[in-house]
Amino acid sequence: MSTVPFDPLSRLHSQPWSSLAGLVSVTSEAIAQVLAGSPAERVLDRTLRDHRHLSREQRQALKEAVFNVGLWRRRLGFLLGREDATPPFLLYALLHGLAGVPASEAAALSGVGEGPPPVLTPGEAPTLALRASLPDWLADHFARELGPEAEAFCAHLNVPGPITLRANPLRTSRDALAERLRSEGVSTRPGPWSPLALHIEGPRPNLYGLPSLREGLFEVQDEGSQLLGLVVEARPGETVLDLCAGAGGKTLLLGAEMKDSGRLLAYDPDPERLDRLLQRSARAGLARVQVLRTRPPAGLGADRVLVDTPCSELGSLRRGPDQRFRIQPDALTRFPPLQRDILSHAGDLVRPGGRLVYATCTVNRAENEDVVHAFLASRPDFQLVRPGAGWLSEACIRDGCLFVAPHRHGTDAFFAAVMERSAG
Ligand SMILES: C[S@@+](CC[C@H](N)C(=O)[O-])C[C@H]1O[C@@H](n2cnc3c(N)ncnc32)[C@H](O)[C@@H]1O
Repeated sequence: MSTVPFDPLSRLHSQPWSSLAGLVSVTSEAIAQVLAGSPAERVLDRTLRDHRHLSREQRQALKEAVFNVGLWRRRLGFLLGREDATPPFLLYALLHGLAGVPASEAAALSGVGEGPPPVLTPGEAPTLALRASLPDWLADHFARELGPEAEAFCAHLNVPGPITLRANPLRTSRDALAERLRSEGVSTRPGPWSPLALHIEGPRPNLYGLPSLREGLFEVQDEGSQLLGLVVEARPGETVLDLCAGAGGKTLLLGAEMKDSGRLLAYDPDPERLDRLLQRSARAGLARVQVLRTRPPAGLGADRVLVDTPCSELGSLRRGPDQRFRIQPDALTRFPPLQRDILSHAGDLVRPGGRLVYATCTVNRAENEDVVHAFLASRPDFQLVRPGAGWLSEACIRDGCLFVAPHRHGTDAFFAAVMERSAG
């Protein structure tokens, strides 16, 4: 990990803020909706649909204003000396206090009115919650979980993650995909952890317009999420169960690893997600995925079972700038009973000698290590094994489990425990 402190504000200095000129009421209205609890992504979509005449720079400036006031609201409240400031004042504090726009220009762009611009509190915010703009309970939680690394972790939650692709090995290789994308005008670089990962360089392209996507050459998938599928180490000809398959992010990877042979079973209680999984499988060239609409019965005897369990999702907070203010503190305690139940059931589905992978996208020992240790205590026939032996970097291992996080690996945060059932 670099010893140079990471500055999540530096990207704010290069945004086209002057393009906010003339957009005071549109911007204030959108920010007000986000502060009232509407997801920023949806507010922005709606606002841009209602104002189709905006230029590219105006759209970009509007997006940055809405996302960043949504994200930095607590730190902006500290700068203004009040938590209940109105959108124009919050935008002023963002532009002048965090993005370095001169006071008079920031005042005009944000619409704080005539007269002397607001005075901002000087100096550094005194708490992690204010510096990183997090609810107090969440900052306290990260401090407990990550100790001296909490500051760096939280700083990395405050910038958008990279756009990462996963090559579909059924259709191409990572190198061939990079070449193909270059011919389509998209520049990429290989990810350091997953052998299938390519990070997009430069501004976000319209991926959905690319023929290579329509041809199923890749999926959009965070590099850490790719690792969760890869540590299952599914092999051709095996019986593999994805027990919390959702719309198939990991199922598609498992199927490609199996070279579309053997039995790949996907269960999820949400039928719409399973429908999406089937559509995505067809595009990816997987003919053999079998969707299960009811919970698989004990005694299935699978070679490998992946449990990508529902969780508090604290590891992917950088994907939604305002998500942190919509999660409730009970997110920390709500999931373990369900997780224990799903993992206990999963243990009955693995054949002797088979492999069980328990995974989350959160940073919460109560949902990660504690669930795994309770399972191992109740099932002495299972043992923890090192994830990705022979191919996964030691830098991705913590206490015998996979743990990756934005400040260390540039990925969203993920946890996985790999367990094997004894053969006898
Ligand atoms: C983290 S998401 C899975 C994401 C998916 N594996 C992917 O890569 O796209 C967790 C999934 O667990 C499902 N789920 C909820 N309760 C469940 C249960 N009791 N048994 C199995 N899956 C469950 C949810 O519907 C959700 O799709």
